[in-house]
Amino acid sequence: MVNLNIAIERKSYASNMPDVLGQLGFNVAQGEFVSLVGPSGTGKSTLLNMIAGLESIEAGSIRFNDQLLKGPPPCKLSYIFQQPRLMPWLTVFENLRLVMPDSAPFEIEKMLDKVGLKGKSDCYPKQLSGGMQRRVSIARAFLTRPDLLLLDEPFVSLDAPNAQRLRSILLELWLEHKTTVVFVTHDLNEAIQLSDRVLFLSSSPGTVLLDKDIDLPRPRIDDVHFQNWKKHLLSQNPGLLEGQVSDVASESFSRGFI
Ligand SMILES: Nc1ncnc2c1ncn2[C@@H]1O[C@H](COP(=O)(O)OP(=O)(O)OP(=O)(O)O)[C@@H](O)[C@H]1O
Repeated sequence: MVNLNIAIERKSYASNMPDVLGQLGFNVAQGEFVSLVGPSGTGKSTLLNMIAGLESIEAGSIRFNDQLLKGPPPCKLSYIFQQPRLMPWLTVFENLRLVMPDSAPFEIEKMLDKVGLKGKSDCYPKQLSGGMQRRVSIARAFLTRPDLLLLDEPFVSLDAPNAQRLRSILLELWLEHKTTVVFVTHDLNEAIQLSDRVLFLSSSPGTVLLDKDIDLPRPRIDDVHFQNWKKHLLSQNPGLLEGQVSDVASESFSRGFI
């Protein structure tokens, strides 16, 4: 397991381009589920890529358990993107085995069972629905037993019941593995429902506007108590969602347990 210390001073993609991230500092404790919510273009994906070692850190630092990040991350890291990024020429089973060549077939089958894909191991990605393909990407991410899991809007553009089912699967696996999670979303309801903490980023360049513990008991249901908690948060912090596409994504969120 890993804890993260983020201390970015600034980030830009080129000297003649504006900064994408401003001063951005926060910690993520071992096993904590932290969401980043912020308007489009505030550098959320850039930050995930920096944590994953895919983007350079020019000013500031990222530490994993006090170890400075220089190059590849010094821990087992999984990254789930908006697109499932499966290998189309490999079956579901082979897509999973690709990341864990030594895993026993029963371990792969067990993981597929956990994400509701029992009996689908011989299918190719194109034979699966979009929601099923994303389940495969979640199974693949957890199969490696990651210390750190990064997710970049993994449930965007799914219909509400599918997105809700995937959130439940993610939460079940997270509770089982206690992986440290950094989750990027535009959907405030999703962030509140899943996270231990939510960081709200300001419009460009990204800095933390508010670092908020979600002190609602789990399982969290989208009920009156949940909505009142959210209303209170927004009334105490006017402008928190300024620049967001909308809170509309939240409204499409289906009711149910996770
Ligand atoms: N490889 C790149 N080269 C140059 N500019 C980039 C690159 N990647 C991202 N950017 C720019 O950096 C800014 C931040 O992008 P980023 O994708 O990190 O934001 P975001 O908060 O994740 O946005 P969204 O919520 O829309 O996904 C944007 O202006 C984007 O155009």
